[in-house]
Amino acid sequence: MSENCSQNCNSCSEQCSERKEETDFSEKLHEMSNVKKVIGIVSGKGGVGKSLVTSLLAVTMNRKGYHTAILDADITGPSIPKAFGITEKAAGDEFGLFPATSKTGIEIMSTNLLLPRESDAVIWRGPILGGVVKQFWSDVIWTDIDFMFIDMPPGTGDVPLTVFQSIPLDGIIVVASPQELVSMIVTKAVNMAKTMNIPIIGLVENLAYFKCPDCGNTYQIFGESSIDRVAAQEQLPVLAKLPIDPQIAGACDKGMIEFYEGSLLDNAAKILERLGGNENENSSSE
Ligand SMILES: Nc1ncnc2c1ncn2[C@@H]1O[C@H](COP(=O)(O)OP(=O)(O)OP(=O)(O)O)[C@@H](O)[C@H]1O
Repeated sequence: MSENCSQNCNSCSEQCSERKEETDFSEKLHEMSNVKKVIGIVSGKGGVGKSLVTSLLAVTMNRKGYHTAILDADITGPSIPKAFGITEKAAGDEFGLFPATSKTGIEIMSTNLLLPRESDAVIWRGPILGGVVKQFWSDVIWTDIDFMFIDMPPGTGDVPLTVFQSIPLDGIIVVASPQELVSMIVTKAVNMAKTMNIPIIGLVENLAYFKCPDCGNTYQIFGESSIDRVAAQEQLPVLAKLPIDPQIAGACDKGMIEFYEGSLLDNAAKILERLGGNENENSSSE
């Protein structure tokens, strides 16, 4: 046994004599659901635009004609329904729960659809939070989804770990601000995915720059970009560098993110289409 043994064989690749049979934490998709590709959107810390990138990816793929869904796994800080202007509550029947459908047809499930009031705080402990995410996978009826995007809770704690172990992710996209990129936070998120053997599709830098509408000059408000260096170091593609754009913030605040005009994530969409490719028939559903 290694002297650094963490007693967790699932996150260790050592073939030592003490190795125990691996536990299968995977959760079964609802039998009436069909989800082809599942992409997790992660960030090292909160507030860097993970929900925004999740929303824009779903919108971009939806515009390209794919049936898309968002599973909002950010249980304690759900911001997806607000960005899409969804105020209705989730409905269900004896078979399961139904996601809400956005104005342009994106299917969404979030704790905000279950709480009596949007402003209610979610005061649940880790295992309950993880349980809710699993139920969003196993108890919700997701009909013919080409791409599901999971807005992960920030960081590398208990709930992201539960998602990594219980939902069959086809890949993750890491979102970071320029400030995070100079710290170890991104590397930690990348390393967590690597440890769990989850493919990393690429990096998105949010809040990368601001283009002044008056003079046209570009300012790197949160510091000089280091995404190219970090991407080279981790051998990952850069999917996008997103500007600070008041129209984005306005669209989120007004629940109109679907109508934000822009093609900021077209490069990411091309990579996702390739990921879908002919493998689309190999559903990740059960
Ligand atoms: N590029 C941007 N330009 C303008 N506003 C932005 C941009 N990115 C994010 N915002 C705004 O910043 C706020 C936080 O973004 P978002 O909710 O996507 O972050 P997050 O990483 O998901 O945070 P948390 O993990 O805490 O939920 C939102 O109000 C969003 O509209």
